[in-house]
Amino acid sequence: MSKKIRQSLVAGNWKMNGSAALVADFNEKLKTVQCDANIVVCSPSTLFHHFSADAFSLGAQNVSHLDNGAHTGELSLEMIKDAGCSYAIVGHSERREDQQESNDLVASKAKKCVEAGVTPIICVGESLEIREAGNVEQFVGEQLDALTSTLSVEELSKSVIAYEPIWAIGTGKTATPEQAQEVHEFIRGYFNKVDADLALKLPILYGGSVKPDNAQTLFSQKDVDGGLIGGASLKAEDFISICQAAN
Ligand SMILES: O=C(CO)COP(=O)(O)O
Repeated sequence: MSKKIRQSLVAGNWKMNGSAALVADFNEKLKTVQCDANIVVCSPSTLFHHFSADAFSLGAQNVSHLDNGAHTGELSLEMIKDAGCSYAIVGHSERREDQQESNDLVASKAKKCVEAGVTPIICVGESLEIREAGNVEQFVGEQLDALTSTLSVEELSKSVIAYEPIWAIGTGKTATPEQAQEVHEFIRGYFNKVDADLALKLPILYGGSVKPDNAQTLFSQKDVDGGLIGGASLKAEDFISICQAAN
């Protein structure tokens, strides 16, 4: 399988961090960035309107699966699109845990994104407990089952998968390149059983303590097409060097 067939992508997930001042810094510093990878910044929604850069795309960190109406605190696809987003993270492990988002809900959000012309970055990944019990493939496989039973092959081909082992998120404990590759290969193999062309073209990102000094070895793995970056996406210089590692 050739990797070049897939466009690499690096997305920053600012989580509940950031300010208008940080956006201004990103607007300035990313303006002239030279990079082959597509770059996405997923900021808090309060900041969307402060972005002005053309060098990267904007993404939401979550979106509702509902259209509109009496759902206090939720944001619809139309709203995030109106605010300039062309991507949305769905099913981040922090939301799966904090908001009890189920595999089925995540799948319906992803489908809704594709229908609206927004690219979902769909997060999957296991806890340390599941890894130590040797159940990674079963657990991630079930997360993927919900996607393949809800989205068509065509819809999946307009999606991005992010493998984020929960034990590596914000812990400084990165998966080794071999551990990342092993699960990425499993994910690609899973989609290969659904549709070979889909599997060949589907971008699969790695997330979990990616830093400027480990990005390149992770991104050079055969089935790793870029990254979903948390902490290190909050400093423009670090984020730029991670984006450039995906060239
Ligand atoms: O959760 C993540 C991105 O969505 C990863 O976070 P860290 O890069 O801070 O480990």
